[in-house]
Amino acid sequence: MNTLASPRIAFIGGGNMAQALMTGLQQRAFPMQQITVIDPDTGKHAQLQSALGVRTSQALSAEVLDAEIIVLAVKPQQLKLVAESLAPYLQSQLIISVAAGIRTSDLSRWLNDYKTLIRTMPNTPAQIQAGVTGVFALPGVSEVQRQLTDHVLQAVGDVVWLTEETQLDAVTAISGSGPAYVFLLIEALTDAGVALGLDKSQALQLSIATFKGASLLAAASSTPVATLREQVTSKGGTTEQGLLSLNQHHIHAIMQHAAQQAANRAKTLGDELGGQ
Ligand SMILES: NC(=O)C1=CN([C@@H]2O[C@H](COP(=O)(O)OP(=O)(O)OC[C@H]3O[C@@H](n4cnc5c(N)ncnc54)[C@H](O)[C@@H]3O)[C@@H](O)[C@H]2O)C=CC1
Ligand SMILES: O=C(O)[C@@H]1CCC=N1
Repeated sequence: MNTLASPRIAFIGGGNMAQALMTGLQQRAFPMQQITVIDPDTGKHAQLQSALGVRTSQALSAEVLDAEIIVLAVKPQQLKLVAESLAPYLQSQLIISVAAGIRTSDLSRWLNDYKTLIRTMPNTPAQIQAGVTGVFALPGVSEVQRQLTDHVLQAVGDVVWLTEETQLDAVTAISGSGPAYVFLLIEALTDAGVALGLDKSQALQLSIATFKGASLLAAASSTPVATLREQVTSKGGTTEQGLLSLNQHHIHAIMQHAAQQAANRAKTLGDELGGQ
């Protein structure tokens, strides 16, 4: 088995983010029998096995942790306990954390000064290979392990390598939490459509198709996004009035404040939990 193409991966935590990553890998024909999920919630095991074809385990053991990559996908609040239980099993496995806020210095300490560590911030569109992941690696991570990480994460979307760990709090605020902002905007545009007399299902269809079409156009086009916006905006037309209202309600300031609050929370999560 070529380990660069299909490494053995142990996911500790089999919740929303782990499932999004695994679903994305499954759709790229990743050999799912190479994946083991360790999660004490045994209620999830049957569904993980049947839908994703992965192995499951209730608890850590040398056998389930015999993998090239161990992904830490528990809540930040659970990470210290999980890391301390994991430490005795570590030899040369690459640890990839997806936890918001938790710094590598703290995680490394909880792992008994283990340095083969990568901190990431993925997002849930990974499940349809439309994710984007920010990645920061400690110097102890080898070039081959960096390539392996890049290969696995590229399978589920874009990968952005960062040189400063602090940038991950910004990534968390923009693309980690970002899908939730977009879903909220879709809900809001749908409600606006209903208020204007459309059926709920029609309004939802129009809203989703609009976000999808505009995003795909922005991604596919070399034209600046601002120019794409101007191309929709006829002088004296309808869009001009809609944009005027959004600007009068300070749409830029709203987004700036939302992202700032999310980034602040990433930092305070790191401060509060990392100090343990
Ligand atoms: N949901 C999202 O969109 C994103 C989440 N993240 C990060 O991913 C991590 C997981 O978040 P979600 O998947 O949303 O949470 P979740 O609550 O859906 O999943 C966490 C899983 O961990 C399991 N768990 C609890 N204690 C455990 C233990 N001792 N050992 C093994 N498993 C244990 C739970 O049973 C649960 O299945 C968090 O650190 C979060 O910051 C990162 C990017 C995006
Ligand atoms: O809300 C959270 O804390 C996690 C991190 C980014 C998305 N979900």
